[in-house]
This record gives sequence, C-alpha cells and structure tokens, in this order.
Amino acid sequence: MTRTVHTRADLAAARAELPGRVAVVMTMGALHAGHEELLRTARSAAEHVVVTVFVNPLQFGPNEDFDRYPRTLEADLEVCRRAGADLVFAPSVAEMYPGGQPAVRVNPGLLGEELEGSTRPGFFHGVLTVVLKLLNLVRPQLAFFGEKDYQQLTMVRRMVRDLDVPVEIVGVPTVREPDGLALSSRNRYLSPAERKTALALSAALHAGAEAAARGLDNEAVLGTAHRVFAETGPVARLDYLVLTDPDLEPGPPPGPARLLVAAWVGRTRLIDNLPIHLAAPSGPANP
Ligand SMILES: Nc1ncnc2c1ncn2[C@@H]1O[C@H](COP(=O)(O)OP(=O)(O)OP(=O)(O)O)[C@@H](O)[C@H]1O
Ligand SMILES: CC(C)(CO)[C@@H](O)C(=O)[O-]
Ligand code: BAL
Repeated sequence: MTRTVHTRADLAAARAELPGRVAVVMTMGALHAGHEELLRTARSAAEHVVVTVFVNPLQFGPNEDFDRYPRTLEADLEVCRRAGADLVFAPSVAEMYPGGQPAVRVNPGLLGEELEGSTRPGFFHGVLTVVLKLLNLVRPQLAFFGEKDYQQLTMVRRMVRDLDVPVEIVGVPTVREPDGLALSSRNRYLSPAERKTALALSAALHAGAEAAARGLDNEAVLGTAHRVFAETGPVARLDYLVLTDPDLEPGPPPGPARLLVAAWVGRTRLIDNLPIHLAAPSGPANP
C-alpha cells in the first residue's frame, strides 16, 4: 500500500514504521517513465521506497517557470502506487520552509557557478539545500538521482562526500524517447514543431559519441556535435555544449569523458548529456 503524507510530523511517524533499508527518490512531480525507472531501480535495491514530490521555489530564478511548472499530484500518486512505493511525501512550501526562505543554505562551491549554475544563479544552492533537508527528514540509506541532470548528480555526490552525509547516492542512466529525446517534465511545454527542434540536443550528443568512437580527437568530437546541433535544430538557442571529464573537472583526459548540452527551444530550456569514450591521443611512433 502507498501512503501519502503532507507534513513532517506525519512523515516522521510513517518513516518510523519502515524497517530495513529505505531508498528515496526525490522529484518535482509530473512523473514520467524516467522517474518510473528511478522508482524501479530503487525498489530492487531496498526494502522500502519513499518518493518526495515538491516543486522547490529555492531553485527557481525570478524569471523561471516556478509558477507554470506542471503540478499533477493525483496522476503522480497513481504512478507511485503502480511502482510499489511505500510512502509519498508531498509537502507544501510552508511545510518545507516554515520560516520563509532559509538564511542558511548549502554552498555548492565553484562548480555550482558553472554550466547550469552559470545560467541559473543560485540554482545549486537551492537544489542542495532542499536535497539535504529531504535527506534529513527521510533518513534513507540510499538516494537515487537521474543522470539526465548530470551536474546535479555530481553536486549531490560532492555534498554527501564533503559534508559526511550518511547516505549512498546512486545514479540512474537517462531514459529516452525512441527518437533519442531525453524524457523531462518540461517536454510537455513543447509544441509539435518545438518537439522536433528539441531533437537537436540528443542528436548532437550521439553524433559526438560516434565521432569519439571513430577515433576523432576532442576538437573534432565537439565540432561534430556543434554541426549536428545546428543542422537538426536551427531555431534552438544553444546555451552550452561542452566536453568535460566525468567528474566535471576542466579538460577531458583521454578515456572516459562527458558531453553536456543545454539549449532553449522556444521558451523551454532543456538539458542532456552522454558518456563519451575518447581514444587516447596517438603518441610519437616507436623507433
Ligand atoms: N529521462 C530521465 N531519465 C532518468 N532520470 C530522470 C529523467 N528525467 C528526470 N530524471 C530524474 O528524476 C529526478 C527528478 O527530476 P525532476 O522531477 O526534476 O524531473 P525532470 O524531468 O528532470 O524535470 P525537469 O523537466 O523539470 O528538469 C532527478 O533525479 C532527475 O535526474
Ligand atoms: C533533486 C530535486 C528533486 C530537488 O528539488 C530536483 O532538482 C529534481 O527534481 O531534479
Ligand atoms: N530537473 C532538475 C530540476 C530543475 O531543473 O529545476
């Protein structure tokens, strides 16, 4: 049975009745098959699954989509029931932030100012603060996050390591539509024409990954990705398309790397990323 609670007192009481290993899946609702994959993976790894549904105002900028973000709690509860979640915590903003916006927030450090943090100032302060609060309220052994939000997953791992938070973070590969588009709650903002343009993100990433597999160097991999982005989505507006090392440190080494993209399609900002396997640069020939 899936129980739904809205207050921290009811959460504490319901949590106390869950023995064994507890996994949490944190969401902003508007659940889709990507979230369902997180729920399935969590279900197979722990005795109990807790889902949180909360559109966190702290991570939205003043000109972002907090007000129009889809809120579909009844449908979300049905997804949670089907997935066999034990408990859903769906608090109000006042329940999460009873004193108003918190003065004390998690500082994400320098990486928090880059990529997503560069275009969305304060975003990772807001994300890490609510993630830490939810970890403290749910007290899970495991927490599942999607690779679709790769920088978020990386930042959460760093926070847990740097602040000694007693939880294991598990990343789940991105679930895609058959044509490659990464599932995202924001896809429902797209008109049919924008839905086609949105393919520019995944097409660019896949072209970059294929170029790397063919042995092309970093520059050619990025060049290929840029060309395919422009050809597939000429009306999309690129924010960034970068090749980094898998921990988002500057400068990809030979070997594993990550290609990340963010772009606006109309008023909708989408992100995506893929792992890349760069061939080692060929050194001077042996005499
Ligand atoms: N396509 C996907 N595959 C795997 N995990 C996903 C996917 N989309 C979202 N997630 C993960 O689900 C969790 C909750 O994300 P969230 O509720 O913000 O959904 P979202 O689709 O990313 O929404 P948005 O469109 O607002 O970015 C996050 O850990 C996120 O990485
Ligand atoms: C992790 C999260 C639930 C925090 O609000 C959100 O950023 C999301 O849905 O990815
Ligand atoms: N999906 C990550 C949360 C956000 O974009 O606000």
